[in-house]
Amino acid sequence: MVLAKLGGRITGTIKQMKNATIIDEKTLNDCLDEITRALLQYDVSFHLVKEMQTTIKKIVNLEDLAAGHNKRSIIEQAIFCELCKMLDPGKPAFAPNKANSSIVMFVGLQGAGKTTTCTKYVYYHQKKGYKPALVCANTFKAGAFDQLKQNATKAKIPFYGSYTEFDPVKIAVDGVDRFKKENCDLIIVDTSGRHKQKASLFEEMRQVAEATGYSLILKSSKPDLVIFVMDSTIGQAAFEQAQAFKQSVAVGVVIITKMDGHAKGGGALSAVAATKSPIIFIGTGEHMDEFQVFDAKPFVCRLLGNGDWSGFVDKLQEVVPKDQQPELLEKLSHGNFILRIMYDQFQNILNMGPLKEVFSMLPGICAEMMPKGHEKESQAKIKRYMTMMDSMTNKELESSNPKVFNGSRIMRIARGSGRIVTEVMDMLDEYKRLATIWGKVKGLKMLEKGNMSSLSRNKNSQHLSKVLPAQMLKQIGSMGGLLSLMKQMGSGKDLTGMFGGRDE
Ligand SMILES: Nc1nc2c(ncn2[C@@H]2O[C@H](COP(=O)(O)OP(=O)(O)OP(=O)(O)O)[C@@H](O)[C@H]2O)c(=O)[nH]1
Repeated sequence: MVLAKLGGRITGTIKQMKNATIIDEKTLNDCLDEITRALLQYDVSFHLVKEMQTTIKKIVNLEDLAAGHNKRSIIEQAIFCELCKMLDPGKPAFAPNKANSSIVMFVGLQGAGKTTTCTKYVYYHQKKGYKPALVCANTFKAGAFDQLKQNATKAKIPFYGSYTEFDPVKIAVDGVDRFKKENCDLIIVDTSGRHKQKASLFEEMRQVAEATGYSLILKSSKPDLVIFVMDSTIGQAAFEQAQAFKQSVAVGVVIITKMDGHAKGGGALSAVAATKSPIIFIGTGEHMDEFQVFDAKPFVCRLLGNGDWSGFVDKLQEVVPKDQQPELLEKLSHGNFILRIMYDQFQNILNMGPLKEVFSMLPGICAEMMPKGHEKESQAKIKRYMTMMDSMTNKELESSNPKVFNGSRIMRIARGSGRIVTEVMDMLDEYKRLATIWGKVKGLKMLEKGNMSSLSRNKNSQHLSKVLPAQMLKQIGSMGGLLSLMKQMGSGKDLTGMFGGRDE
């Protein structure tokens, strides 16, 4: 994902600031200017970036900070929190309720990915036990109904549409009523793509929104949720476009698509500010399962190279067969990140398609090693690394100390694998990089003893403890481990330990 590069730039800037001998006004300004430049280059809207800079300066008032304060950590936390704030409007997202049939309407620009995303959304909820259905109220695009029909059939989801009726309002009403009678608890209405300039299409969208909710059966005047689908390639125009939608219908949440491509992505983030609505999912490919739950804090953690454990546990449950989950977690939670673990992970990445997504949530893996669009090169690199590791002794593979690899060992490994010495050194550097990041994440477990009073986090962890298989829970470290994991993701304050830093 291109945003990973933005993360890399921000992380690099923070690192530079942390390595500065003194932290003064100039160091802070240099750091913020560089982050501003990076965000603007990645198409985040100008006024958002400016606001972020002003707020950070207000929070980090260097003059008022008494000696002894860890200024580096305070700056780092402020940057983290402001990035989260940019992505999280602080408004809870609507969750469909199985007890009452929920009607969800998808809107967005032409080609943003609405129809594809409708199916992904429905497929996701179907796996969570909902009884969903799809209604195609897109009469503008030729072939729209066929596209939805094809997607729905593939996912075994009931659908409704018409080849002969051209009034989207009528189709929406008929479809909603029909699925309501069939006791579907999540009814999705796909609408025509709008172009901001086309006022007539906006008017039509308003009418569909009113009509879907106004069916005789529902007796309400609007859909339960309007999802605005935004293409991440849209660039700086995102803010204005999103605002135009928000002014026409009550956008409740945002889904960003095509986060797998080469788009800068930052523009789409501006959609959050324009609609004051949270992003709930991101689309990461054309396939049904290339869809990830979005949560601002873990996302920013991941963007800054610190891994997304909560997303990881979720995804692991979804894609790894139950009997393989405990073994995988056992390896991942192993005390030392030995070379053999790196080898096994590389093997998993190469062998098991969906696991790629799981590993992309782990710090350091995939985002840097396997950027989308460069899969072939990345796979070749991983295979090269594995060939070199094949020439290592068991003792070397079990070691977590890179110092054991002196000159003669490196030469032996290079000769044995038919590679050159610098390539072996490259591979060992990669190992050191991953081991350092993993060390940081594991270090978070130390926070377990800290104050952890948030009721909601407790509730969430209790929920997780129920849905996770018992053996897997054991591997995470039972409730304590879970609480710890959730705590790591739960508050900016808790990230102090994660970021470390020296005291002034
Ligand atoms: N790479 C990638 N492609 C996507 C993603 N989501 C959708 N697409 C592709 O984007 C193109 C447009 O998707 P549609 O779902 O037809 O878009 P739409 O918004 O319904 O289009 P209109 O009805 O014309 O407004 C298709 O080729 C999809 O396969 C995604 O997350 N990643």
